[in-house]
Amino acid sequence: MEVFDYEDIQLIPNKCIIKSRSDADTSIKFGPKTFKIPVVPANMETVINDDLAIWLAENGYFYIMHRFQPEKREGFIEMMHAKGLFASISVGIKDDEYKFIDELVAHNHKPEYITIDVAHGHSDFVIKMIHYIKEKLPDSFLIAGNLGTPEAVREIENAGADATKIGIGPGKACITKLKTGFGTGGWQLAALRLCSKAARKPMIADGGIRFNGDIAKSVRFGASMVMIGSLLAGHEESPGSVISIDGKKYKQYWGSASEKQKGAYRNVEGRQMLVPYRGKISDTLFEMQQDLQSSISYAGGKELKDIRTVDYVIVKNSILNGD
Ligand SMILES: NC(=O)C1=CN([C@@H]2O[C@H](COP(=O)(O)OP(=O)(O)OC[C@H]3O[C@@H](n4cnc5c(N)ncnc54)[C@H](OP(=O)(O)O)[C@@H]3O)[C@@H](O)[C@H]2O)C=CC1
Ligand SMILES: Nc1nc2c(ncn2[C@@H]2O[C@H](COP(=O)(O)O)[C@@H](O)[C@H]2O)c(=O)[nH]1
Repeated sequence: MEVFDYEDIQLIPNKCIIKSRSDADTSIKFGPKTFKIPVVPANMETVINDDLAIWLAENGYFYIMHRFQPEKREGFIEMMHAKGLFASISVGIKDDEYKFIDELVAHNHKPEYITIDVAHGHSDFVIKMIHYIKEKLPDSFLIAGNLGTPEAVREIENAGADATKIGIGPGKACITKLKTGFGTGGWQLAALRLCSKAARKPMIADGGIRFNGDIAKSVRFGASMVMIGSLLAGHEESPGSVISIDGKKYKQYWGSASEKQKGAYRNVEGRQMLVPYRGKISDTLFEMQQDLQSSISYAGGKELKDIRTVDYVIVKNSILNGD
């Protein structure tokens, strides 16, 4: 088995066939809608909130609202629909979540996208929730995760999920690999490649994105969408206020399984940290789009799918060589 991560891979260019990078099409159809770029901010409390979800949906970007204020989720769906926008929410797998799904059905608040968001998605309890949601809300596009093996992808797809989310432990705020010894941390890109051999439905690569070029690498190894936490948590529009230390600006970022998120030191697999303040999120997303357009041109193509077939080399820890 080839084992590598984002920093170990370089994609090999093909002859360019477009006159300008602006001719490259970065759009992606994911579920019922098409988005400008294959990027989704992580469904974490320090990355997404109502205002940002509205802005993203209005501006052609995908989003997934987090599940950490469960009582607000139905109102959120109603509010997004009242604005003519799509609703995309997260659920867990505990007993109360079944009641929540029943309430959505009873009140006809049907989100366009639902994500089952648990640490270890290859589980009979996730499969039970997939069956329940597919029975009660068959028109919602159902994403399930997180997974890290081809067996898991096969089983979760067969259970009825419309897409899977791949990545156990590669996140910046993650301590799963340290606390449990398990995961795809350190070989996330190779794990994505393995999962793509089994996948018959779209995959979201989740965690470990440190540079914009990692988005193109994720697409090369099978991702339809790339979930990003730390790199998108430091913006003006990100939840929380700006913190200044020694003249430098930061924002808070914490793991969804951190003590801070859970309010108790129980099954903690995440930590909290500061990430550098990065200004407006629109500028970062636009730069990601421009860099992806450039990636498509280096791939010798015109659209995102053309990145999928490029050759690559494994050059261990190559990313900062030459800088
Ligand atoms: N992508 C990643 O690598 C990781 C992401 N996270 C994120 O942290 C948040 C909290 O996750 P999670 O703890 O799953 O949420 P929950 O607290 O909702 O736990 C999910 C359910 O599964 C049960 N469970 C059994 N085994 C496991 C296991 N190994 N890991 C997790 N749950 C298990 C839990 O019971 P009980 O609590 O009693 O065990 C609980 O009932 C989520 O947003 C998740 O995405 C967390 C860790 C890793
Ligand atoms: N192991 C843990 N993983 C976590 C936790 N909270 C979130 N996450 C995962 O990280 C990604 C974001 O990764 P990044 O590298 O872009 O910062 C996120 O989407 C989750 O899958 C956690 O507490 N523990």
